[in-house]
Amino acid sequence: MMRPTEEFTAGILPGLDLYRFRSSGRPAVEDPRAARMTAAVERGFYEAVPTGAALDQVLDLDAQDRRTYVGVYEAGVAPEDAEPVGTFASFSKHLQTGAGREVEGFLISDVTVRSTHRRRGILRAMMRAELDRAASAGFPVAALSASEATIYRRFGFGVATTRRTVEVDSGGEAALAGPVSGSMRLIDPKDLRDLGPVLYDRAHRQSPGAVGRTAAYSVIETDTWMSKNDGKGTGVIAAVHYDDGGTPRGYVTYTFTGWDQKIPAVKIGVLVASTAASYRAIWDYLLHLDLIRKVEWGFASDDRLIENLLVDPRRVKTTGHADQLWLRILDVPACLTGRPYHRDGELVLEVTDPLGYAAGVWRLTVEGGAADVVRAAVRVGDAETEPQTVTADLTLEVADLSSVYLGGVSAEVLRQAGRITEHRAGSAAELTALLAQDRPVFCMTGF
Ligand SMILES: CC(=O)SCCNC(=O)CCNC(=O)[C@H](O)C(C)(C)COP(=O)(O)OP(=O)(O)OC[C@H]1O[C@@H](n2cnc3c(N)ncnc32)[C@H](O)[C@@H]1OP(=O)(O)O
Repeated sequence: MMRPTEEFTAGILPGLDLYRFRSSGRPAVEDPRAARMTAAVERGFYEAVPTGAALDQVLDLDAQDRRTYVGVYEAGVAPEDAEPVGTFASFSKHLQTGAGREVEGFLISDVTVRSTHRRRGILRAMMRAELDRAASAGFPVAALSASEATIYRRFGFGVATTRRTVEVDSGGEAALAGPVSGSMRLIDPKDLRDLGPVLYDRAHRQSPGAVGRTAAYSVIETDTWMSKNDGKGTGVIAAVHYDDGGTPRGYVTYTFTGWDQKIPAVKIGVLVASTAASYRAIWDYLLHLDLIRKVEWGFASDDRLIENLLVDPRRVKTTGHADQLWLRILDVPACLTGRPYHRDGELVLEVTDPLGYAAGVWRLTVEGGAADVVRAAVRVGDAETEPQTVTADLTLEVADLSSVYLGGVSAEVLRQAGRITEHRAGSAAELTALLAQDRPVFCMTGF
């Protein structure tokens, strides 16, 4: 796949230039352009701007992800000398599409526009430039997690996975419904440096919707984030689950929320389980911590797995709900052929796309678990000049195709919501069934 290169576009908007460059991983003193980019991103999210070793760590992590930065600058300034007024980062990670299959995702992050320059089209200019680049480089799909739910649909993104915040009452005897096996061992969080990525890799391959983790996790779960307490740690506790044969299968990091809280609680940071037994054992451990009466987690799946773990499902309270992974299909055939299917079927989909990449009438034929996707001829004007006239079963926007693509969102639900138009009765339900996965669709990371 083609890789990004350094570029400059003068006058991307009146009075504004665009620079694109690859993160170097060099310290700030050697790479002031990247340092100023990082500062602008942090300011854009109202965060303190890191300096010194904390800034160098961010630059290093960005380089590990092989991030490409895009900055929009006041015309004529050099990116070494001034902060950009618009920021945008992209990098490539695998997106799991089910049954161990994956496609390469164009991941987007760090999108900000300076408060003095908002609503002049800077985001639109950066997004268009970068989606064009991703599409021509052959990325089948772009992905992001959004700060606000009303920004990205206009660019063709739809919500493909969700997550929720839960509080689990662990007071008294919180019994698990299923068997618990193996053992838990406390470790120094730093010892997750090697083990964490291995177990995450195993877990994420089983989860349609999971994306490769950013390098930031290597400092989050090891509690070595320099921006927090100079990397000396913030009290993260780490425990690893070993199966009965002594093989590590999962881990959890958590923090105690403090004795000043009315109900003593721990908050989960990262929970990774590569087997169902490991997930159960980790929850059994958390629910039986002495003195602790509540377990909080902001990254729980929506499938009621936690409720079903417990004899008493009412111990689980959902306190928040959020869209997590937003997808934007750029290449319809590559996406639809790049995932597994568990039944046969055929549907003709008319896809509309405000930016054009996915627009067309597509015939999706699934046989024996494999899809064939061809652009179908459409009736344009005189039928005699169009030998093959095709009537679509469904018309849908690319944002909605992107939502239903992994099977975590039902096309039938989107039809009922008035987002998908059915031309043949029952075809939205057929699409739902065709795209169904054998496992819950969930993205277990943020980026
Ligand atoms: C993947 C991520 O990084 S998510 C993080 C996004 N960043 C943030 O939330 C940080 C704070 N916000 C910002 O920095 C800016 O407001 C941004 C980046 C969200 C928008 O940047 P702008 O340059 O103002 O957007 P731009 O002028 O290009 O607007 C493009 C379109 O999006 C719309 N839009 C922009 N911001 C928002 C918003 N916050 N909510 C809803 N719509 C929005 C505009 O109305 C415009 O619509 P239209 O062209 O369809 O009429």
